[in-house]
Amino acid sequence: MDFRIGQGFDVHAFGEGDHLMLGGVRVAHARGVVAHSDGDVVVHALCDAMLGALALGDIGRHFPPSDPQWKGADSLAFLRHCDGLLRARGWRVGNADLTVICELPKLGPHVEAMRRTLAAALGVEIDAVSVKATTTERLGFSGRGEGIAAQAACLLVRA
Ligand SMILES: Nc1ccn([C@@H]2O[C@H](COP(=O)(O)O)[C@@H](O)[C@H]2O)c(=O)n1
Ligand SMILES: C[C@@]1(CO)OP(=O)(O)OP(=O)(O)OC[C@H]1O
Repeated sequence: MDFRIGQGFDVHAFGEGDHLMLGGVRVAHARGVVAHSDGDVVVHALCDAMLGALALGDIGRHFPPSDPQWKGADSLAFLRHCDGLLRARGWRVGNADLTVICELPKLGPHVEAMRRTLAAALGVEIDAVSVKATTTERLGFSGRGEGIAAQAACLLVRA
């Protein structure tokens, strides 16, 4: 088999703070998120997609929220670890497509930095990483500004 596919989804509630970590990029915002780690929904969704592609469980299995060593952790470290798991099995990310779901902040100005950061962490070309943003037209928890979500799809190819 030459390809594997995975998908991931993550949500964090907004809480105290003045910035969000999204795709490894610090984005100024009137709120932070409630999370055990740095709460980077984009990276968490991508990790789950990568793990899912090889049926390796999910991010919480590899980095349990009950484990104090992950408190405040840089989620890019999770991503590098997941990439290492894939590469140890002979796979790498062929491409990944990410959607961030929030009313605010507006993410257009940050998309290229996220693509660059994620591609560097995965050791792939920037063209292999897509980051998109959408609102939910003010509907639901995201529309009410209660939190932020991200979806990820990724294809693995032979390294
Ligand atoms: N947080 C966001 C949400 C959306 N965008 C950009 O706006 C476009 C329109 O959003 P709709 O939800 O009305 O479809 C979207 O395609 C994004 O380009 C954004 O930058 N940040
Ligand atoms: C990332 C981990 C790390 O403990 O905790 P959180 O930052 O709370 O994020 P979540 O998306 O709930 O994933 C579970 C955990 O693996």
